[in-house]
Amino acid sequence: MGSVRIEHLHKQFNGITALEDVNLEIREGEFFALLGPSGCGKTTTMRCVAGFESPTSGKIFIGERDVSHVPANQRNCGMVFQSYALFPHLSVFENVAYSLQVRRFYQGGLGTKLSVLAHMLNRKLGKVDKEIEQKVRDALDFVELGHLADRLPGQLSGGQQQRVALARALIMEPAVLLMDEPLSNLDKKLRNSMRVTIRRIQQKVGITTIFVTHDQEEAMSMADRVAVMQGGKLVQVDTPTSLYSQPASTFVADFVGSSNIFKATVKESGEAGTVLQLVGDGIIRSAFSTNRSEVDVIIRPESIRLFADGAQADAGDNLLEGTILMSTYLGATIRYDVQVGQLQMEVDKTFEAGSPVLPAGTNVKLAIDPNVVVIL
Ligand SMILES: Nc1ncnc2c1ncn2[C@@H]1O[C@H](COP(=O)(O)OP(=O)(O)OP(=O)(O)O)[C@@H](O)[C@H]1O
Repeated sequence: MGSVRIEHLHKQFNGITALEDVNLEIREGEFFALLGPSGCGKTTTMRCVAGFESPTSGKIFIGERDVSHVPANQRNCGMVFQSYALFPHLSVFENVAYSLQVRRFYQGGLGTKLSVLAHMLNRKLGKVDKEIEQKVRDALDFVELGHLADRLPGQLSGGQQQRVALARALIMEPAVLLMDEPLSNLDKKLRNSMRVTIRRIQQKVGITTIFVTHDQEEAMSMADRVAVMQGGKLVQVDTPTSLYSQPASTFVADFVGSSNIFKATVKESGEAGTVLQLVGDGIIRSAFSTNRSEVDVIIRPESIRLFADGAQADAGDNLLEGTILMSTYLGATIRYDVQVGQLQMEVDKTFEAGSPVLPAGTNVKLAIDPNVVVIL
């Protein structure tokens, strides 16, 4: 098992800067997600760790070993790709056995080489090295595919193919598992169940894992920590809950979930919090303090309470009045777009069976706890 340390990593492609001063420390056994929009440098970071790209400058350590100039096949990284990259003409069993056989071939003496070759040539006769056979069976049982060992990849679902790819990576007992958008080819339902499967397997093996995705829900639901990237730089590295509740910038706030983001002028700020004049309209209080005069303010839609009846706001809450512009039924929640003075706010309310969805035009009150008014 290995931790991964990236120090001052820069990468340029023909004058294009793909990575700029990336510094990361990924702990042993951690499930770490690289998250960001297309082109932000996630895959390049992972390819530098794998050894498929050489850094323009900077260092990469796996455990205490400086692997910056070590060839990919000697870094002990397992890879799982979006495209599965299985051999279509080999069975599930043979796909998983293949890398072990190749390694034994290269590491062995002449006798071992001849024996591995004989086993590989005779695979149609079912002859496989006994030790390899046991390892493959164990790996397939681990990803719950033991019963499909004889199938070809084309006879499996996308999720099953990805589990074969995972077994093939894990059987090599790598120090680090690198996964590049492994769920992107799957439909939404399967993606959700594969998230659970991958996380469960990763925790069982305890392997350090770097997971590249552009899907914030995927990163936030699976990872111990997430690094958000923008334009080749890391913009925030944190736990999912901290990223969500304390985003470092409007970019992060927007990327990791829907937000109401407003510009505001600080009227006063101190230990008791801050009074803000929202640009557009209204005064609002935040529990946080700032020493700046112009700030961005974030309020998550689900942290606003909305009511049309005589319900009371809690003492100390900000209380705003508005009119519903649009109601959208989303299943578990209802999204209300509310006009508040010159501002528009999104409010998410949990759907309760029997309670009506309030129609457009309804006058409502919004109660906002100062603790959820985050100043950037
Ligand atoms: N081999 C290459 N040659 C030239 N430019 C490249 C090469 N690989 C990546 N880039 C550029 O480097 C930047 C980062 O690319 P990278 O693939 O790391 O982004 P990404 O965040 O993984 O995006 P995506 O989610 O679309 O895969 C992009 O501007 C990309 O065009």
